[in-house]
Amino acid sequence: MLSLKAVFAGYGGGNVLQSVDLECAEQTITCIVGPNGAGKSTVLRVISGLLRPSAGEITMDGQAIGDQAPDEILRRGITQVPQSHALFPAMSVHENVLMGGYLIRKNRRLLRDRLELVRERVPLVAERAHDHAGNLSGGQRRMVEIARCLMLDPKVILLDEPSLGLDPRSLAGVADLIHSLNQEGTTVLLVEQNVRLGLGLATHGVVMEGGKVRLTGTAAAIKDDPEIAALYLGGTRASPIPQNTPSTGPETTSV
Ligand SMILES: Nc1ncnc2c1ncn2[C@@H]1O[C@H](COP(=O)(O)OP(=O)(O)OP(=O)(O)O)[C@@H](O)[C@H]1O
Repeated sequence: MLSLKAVFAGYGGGNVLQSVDLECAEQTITCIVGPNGAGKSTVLRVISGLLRPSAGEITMDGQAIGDQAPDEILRRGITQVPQSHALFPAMSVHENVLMGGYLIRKNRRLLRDRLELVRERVPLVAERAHDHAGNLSGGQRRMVEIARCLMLDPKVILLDEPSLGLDPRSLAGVADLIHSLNQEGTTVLLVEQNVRLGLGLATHGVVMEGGKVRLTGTAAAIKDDPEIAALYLGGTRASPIPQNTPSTGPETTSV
Protein backbone atom coordinates (compact mmCIF):
# COMPACT_ATOMS: atom_id res chain seq x y z
CA MET A 1 0.00 0.00 0.00
CA LEU A 2 2.57 2.58 1.18
CA SER A 3 6.14 1.98 0.13
CA LEU A 4 9.48 3.77 0.42
CA LYS A 5 12.39 2.54 -1.66
CA ALA A 6 15.95 3.80 -1.21
CA VAL A 7 14.70 7.18 0.06
CA PHE A 8 17.21 9.91 0.88
CA ALA A 9 16.04 13.19 2.41
CA GLY A 10 17.40 15.98 4.57
CA TYR A 11 17.09 19.59 5.59
CA GLY A 12 19.82 21.29 3.59
CA GLY A 13 22.80 20.14 5.61
CA GLY A 14 23.05 16.73 3.94
CA ASN A 15 20.73 13.77 3.93
CA VAL A 16 19.24 12.63 7.24
CA LEU A 17 17.55 9.61 5.66
CA GLN A 18 20.11 7.32 4.06
CA SER A 19 18.41 4.92 1.67
CA VAL A 20 15.33 4.09 3.72
CA ASP A 21 13.18 1.15 2.62
CA LEU A 22 9.80 0.72 4.28
CA GLU A 23 6.61 -1.14 3.43
CA CYS A 24 3.25 -0.68 5.13
CA ALA A 25 0.72 -3.26 4.00
CA GLU A 26 -2.98 -2.48 4.10
CA GLN A 27 -4.57 -2.50 7.55
CA THR A 28 -1.31 -2.97 9.43
CA ILE A 29 0.03 -0.85 12.29
CA THR A 30 3.73 -0.20 11.86
CA CYS A 31 5.73 1.37 14.66
CA ILE A 32 9.10 3.01 14.03
CA VAL A 33 11.42 3.02 17.03
CA GLY A 34 14.99 4.16 17.48
CA PRO A 35 17.15 6.64 19.36
CA ASN A 36 16.75 10.44 19.22
CA GLY A 37 17.84 11.85 15.90
CA ALA A 38 17.51 8.50 14.10
CA GLY A 39 15.27 10.11 11.48
CA LYS A 40 11.93 8.66 12.59
CA SER A 41 9.96 11.92 12.32
CA THR A 42 11.75 12.70 9.08
CA VAL A 43 10.28 9.52 7.58
CA LEU A 44 6.78 10.77 8.43
CA ARG A 45 7.55 14.23 7.00
CA VAL A 46 8.81 12.81 3.74
CA ILE A 47 5.67 10.68 3.36
CA SER A 48 3.25 13.54 4.12
CA GLY A 49 5.04 15.78 1.62
CA LEU A 50 6.35 18.31 4.14
CA LEU A 51 9.83 17.31 3.03
CA ARG A 52 10.77 16.29 -0.47
CA PRO A 53 13.03 13.27 -0.93
CA SER A 54 16.32 14.03 -2.66
CA ALA A 55 16.36 10.50 -4.11
CA GLY A 56 14.35 7.29 -4.00
CA GLU A 57 10.72 6.45 -4.55
CA ILE A 58 7.62 6.79 -2.39
CA THR A 59 4.44 5.14 -3.64
CA MET A 60 0.89 4.87 -2.40
CA ASP A 61 -1.14 2.06 -4.00
CA GLY A 62 1.49 1.89 -6.72
CA GLN A 63 1.36 5.62 -7.58
CA ALA A 64 4.47 7.76 -7.05
CA ILE A 65 3.81 10.50 -4.48
CA GLY A 66 7.35 11.63 -3.68
CA ASP A 67 7.03 14.77 -5.78
CA GLN A 68 3.50 15.68 -4.68
CA ALA A 69 2.54 18.67 -2.52
CA PRO A 70 1.11 17.98 0.96
CA ASP A 71 -2.48 18.79 -0.06
CA GLU A 72 -2.30 16.31 -2.95
CA ILE A 73 -0.95 13.64 -0.60
CA LEU A 74 -3.87 14.36 1.75
CA ARG A 75 -6.26 13.88 -1.17
CA ARG A 76 -4.65 10.51 -1.84
CA GLY A 77 -5.66 9.39 1.62
CA ILE A 78 -2.55 9.91 3.74
CA THR A 79 -2.91 12.20 6.70
CA GLN A 80 -0.49 13.10 9.47
CA VAL A 81 -1.74 13.82 12.97
CA PRO A 82 0.39 16.75 14.05
CA GLN A 83 2.38 16.56 17.27
CA SER A 84 0.62 17.79 20.42
CA HIS A 85 -0.78 21.32 20.93
CA ALA A 86 -2.23 21.33 17.45
CA LEU A 87 -5.77 22.36 18.45
CA PHE A 88 -7.05 25.93 18.73
CA PRO A 89 -7.76 26.14 22.47
CA ALA A 90 -10.31 28.97 22.27
CA MET A 91 -12.36 27.21 19.62
CA SER A 92 -14.87 24.47 20.36
CA VAL A 93 -14.18 20.78 19.80
CA HIS A 94 -16.75 20.86 17.00
CA GLU A 95 -15.03 23.80 15.26
CA ASN A 96 -11.61 22.19 15.61
CA VAL A 97 -12.85 18.95 14.06
CA LEU A 98 -14.63 20.78 11.23
CA MET A 99 -11.32 22.36 10.24
CA GLY A 100 -10.08 18.89 9.36
CA GLY A 101 -12.61 18.94 6.53
CA TYR A 102 -11.16 22.04 4.88
CA LEU A 103 -10.36 20.21 1.65
CA ILE A 104 -13.99 19.03 1.30
CA ARG A 105 -15.58 22.26 2.61
CA LYS A 106 -17.42 23.00 -0.63
CA ASN A 107 -19.30 19.72 -0.51
CA ARG A 108 -21.62 20.50 2.41
CA ARG A 109 -23.32 17.14 2.33
CA LEU A 110 -20.06 15.19 2.39
CA LEU A 111 -18.81 17.43 5.19
CA ARG A 112 -21.94 16.73 7.24
CA ASP A 113 -21.74 12.97 6.60
CA ARG A 114 -18.08 12.86 7.52
CA LEU A 115 -18.72 14.80 10.71
CA GLU A 116 -21.39 12.29 11.64
CA LEU A 117 -18.97 9.43 10.95
CA VAL A 118 -16.26 11.06 13.07
CA ARG A 119 -18.71 11.61 15.93
CA GLU A 120 -19.53 7.91 15.80
CA ARG A 121 -15.91 6.82 15.64
CA VAL A 122 -14.77 9.19 18.38
CA PRO A 123 -17.76 9.75 20.71
CA LEU A 124 -15.88 12.45 22.63
CA VAL A 125 -16.36 14.73 19.61
CA ALA A 126 -20.12 14.60 20.15
CA GLU A 127 -20.00 14.54 23.95
CA ARG A 128 -17.78 17.61 24.25
CA ALA A 129 -18.77 19.33 20.97
CA HIS A 130 -19.34 22.76 22.50
CA ASP A 131 -16.49 22.80 25.00
CA HIS A 132 -13.40 24.80 24.26
CA ALA A 133 -10.60 22.49 23.14
CA GLY A 134 -8.41 24.22 25.74
CA ASN A 135 -10.59 22.76 28.50
CA LEU A 136 -9.91 19.15 27.55
CA SER A 137 -7.37 16.88 29.23
CA GLY A 138 -4.19 15.97 27.34
CA GLY A 139 -5.59 12.59 26.35
CA GLN A 140 -8.87 14.08 25.18
CA ARG A 141 -7.01 16.68 23.12
CA ARG A 142 -4.97 13.93 21.47
CA MET A 143 -8.20 12.11 20.58
CA VAL A 144 -9.66 15.27 19.04
CA GLU A 145 -6.44 15.80 17.07
CA ILE A 146 -6.84 12.30 15.67
CA ALA A 147 -10.59 12.83 15.11
CA ARG A 148 -9.89 15.98 13.12
CA CYS A 149 -7.73 13.98 10.70
CA LEU A 150 -10.58 11.51 10.20
CA MET A 151 -12.65 14.19 8.46
CA LEU A 152 -10.84 13.25 5.25
CA ASP A 153 -11.51 9.54 5.85
CA PRO A 154 -7.83 8.66 5.38
CA LYS A 155 -6.53 5.30 4.24
CA VAL A 156 -3.26 5.85 6.10
CA ILE A 157 -2.75 7.75 9.34
CA LEU A 158 0.73 8.94 10.35
CA LEU A 159 1.20 9.58 14.06
CA ASP A 160 4.27 11.18 15.60
CA GLU A 161 4.60 10.21 19.26
CA PRO A 162 0.93 9.84 20.14
CA SER A 163 1.84 9.01 23.75
CA LEU A 164 3.81 12.21 24.34
CA GLY A 165 2.94 13.79 27.69
CA LEU A 166 0.00 11.50 28.45
CA ASP A 167 -0.75 9.81 31.76
CA PRO A 168 -1.32 6.02 31.69
CA ARG A 169 -5.12 6.28 31.60
CA SER A 170 -5.14 8.74 28.70
CA LEU A 171 -2.56 6.59 26.99
CA ALA A 172 -4.86 3.59 27.15
CA GLY A 173 -7.70 5.64 25.62
CA VAL A 174 -5.54 6.86 22.73
CA ALA A 175 -4.16 3.35 22.16
CA ASP A 176 -7.74 1.99 22.06
CA LEU A 177 -8.72 4.61 19.51
CA ILE A 178 -5.75 3.79 17.26
CA HIS A 179 -6.54 0.09 17.59
CA SER A 180 -10.21 0.53 16.71
CA LEU A 181 -9.43 2.75 13.69
CA ASN A 182 -7.11 0.02 12.48
CA GLN A 183 -9.79 -2.61 13.03
CA GLU A 184 -12.11 -0.51 10.87
CA GLY A 185 -9.58 -0.65 8.04
CA THR A 186 -7.16 2.25 8.51
CA THR A 187 -3.47 1.61 8.00
CA VAL A 188 -1.33 3.23 10.69
CA LEU A 189 2.33 4.28 10.72
CA LEU A 190 3.51 5.67 14.01
CA VAL A 191 6.70 6.86 15.64
CA GLU A 192 6.83 6.14 19.34
CA GLN A 193 9.41 6.76 22.08
CA ASN A 194 7.33 4.57 24.36
CA VAL A 195 8.62 1.43 22.70
CA ARG A 196 6.63 -0.96 24.86
CA LEU A 197 3.38 0.82 24.05
CA GLY A 198 4.22 1.32 20.37
CA LEU A 199 5.28 -2.24 19.66
CA GLY A 200 2.46 -3.52 21.87
CA LEU A 201 -0.05 -1.76 19.65
CA ALA A 202 1.68 -2.48 16.34
CA THR A 203 1.57 -5.46 14.01
CA HIS A 204 4.97 -4.58 12.55
CA GLY A 205 8.09 -2.85 13.83
CA VAL A 206 10.92 -0.92 12.24
CA VAL A 207 14.11 -0.04 14.10
CA MET A 208 15.96 3.00 12.78
CA GLU A 209 19.35 4.39 13.63
CA GLY A 210 21.47 7.04 11.98
CA GLY A 211 18.95 7.62 9.20
CA LYS A 212 18.87 3.96 8.24
CA VAL A 213 16.54 1.07 8.85
CA ARG A 214 18.39 -1.49 10.96
CA LEU A 215 15.71 -4.05 11.50
CA THR A 216 12.19 -4.79 10.31
CA GLY A 217 9.79 -7.56 11.25
CA THR A 218 6.60 -8.33 13.05
CA ALA A 219 6.18 -6.28 16.21
CA ALA A 220 6.40 -9.51 18.22
CA ALA A 221 9.69 -10.51 16.59
CA ILE A 222 11.16 -7.04 17.17
CA LYS A 223 10.02 -7.09 20.81
CA ASP A 224 11.56 -10.55 21.29
CA ASP A 225 14.87 -9.54 19.76
CA PRO A 226 17.25 -9.69 22.72
CA GLU A 227 19.18 -6.65 21.55
CA ILE A 228 16.05 -4.53 21.20
CA ALA A 229 14.74 -5.76 24.53
CA ALA A 230 18.01 -4.80 26.18
CA LEU A 231 18.16 -1.41 24.51
CA TYR A 232 14.55 -0.29 24.77
CA LEU A 233 12.50 -2.52 27.00
CA GLY A 234 14.05 -2.24 30.38
CA GLY A 235 17.73 -2.91 29.79
CA THR A 236 20.35 -0.20 29.90
CA ARG A 237 20.80 1.71 26.71
CA ALA A 238 24.57 1.52 26.84
CA SER A 239 25.52 1.31 23.21
CA PRO A 240 23.99 1.98 19.83
CA ILE A 241 22.47 -0.86 17.85
CA PRO A 242 25.38 -2.60 16.11
CA GLN A 243 25.48 -2.68 12.34
CA ASN A 244 24.18 -5.85 10.67
CA THR A 245 22.24 -7.03 13.69
CA PRO A 246 21.52 -10.71 13.05
CA SER A 247 17.89 -11.66 12.69
CA THR A 248 16.43 -13.77 15.44
CA GLY A 249 13.21 -15.14 14.05
CA PRO A 250 11.81 -16.38 10.79
CA GLU A 251 9.83 -13.19 10.22
CA THR A 252 12.60 -10.79 11.19
CA THR A 253 15.02 -9.55 8.60
CA SER A 254 18.02 -7.37 9.25
CA VAL A 255 18.42 -4.64 6.72
N1 LIG B 1 13.61 21.14 10.58
C1 LIG B 1 14.84 20.65 10.66
N2 LIG B 1 15.90 21.32 10.18
C2 LIG B 1 17.17 20.82 10.26
N3 LIG B 1 17.48 19.62 10.79
C3 LIG B 1 16.46 18.89 11.28
C4 LIG B 1 15.10 19.36 11.25
N4 LIG B 1 14.31 18.41 11.81
C5 LIG B 1 15.14 17.41 12.18
N5 LIG B 1 16.41 17.69 11.86
C6 LIG B 1 17.58 16.83 12.10
O1 LIG B 1 17.35 15.60 11.45
C7 LIG B 1 17.82 14.51 12.26
C8 LIG B 1 16.71 13.51 12.44
O2 LIG B 1 15.62 14.15 13.13
P1 LIG B 1 14.23 13.43 13.40
O3 LIG B 1 13.36 14.43 14.10
O4 LIG B 1 13.74 12.80 12.18
O5 LIG B 1 14.68 12.28 14.40
P2 LIG B 1 13.82 11.36 15.33
O6 LIG B 1 14.33 9.98 15.14
O7 LIG B 1 12.37 11.60 15.10
O8 LIG B 1 14.26 11.86 16.75
P3 LIG B 1 13.41 12.34 18.03
O9 LIG B 1 12.99 11.08 18.67
O10 LIG B 1 14.43 13.08 18.82
O11 LIG B 1 12.30 13.21 17.51
C9 LIG B 1 18.33 15.14 13.54
O12 LIG B 1 19.73 15.23 13.46
C10 LIG B 1 17.70 16.49 13.57
O13 LIG B 1 18.54 17.41 14.22
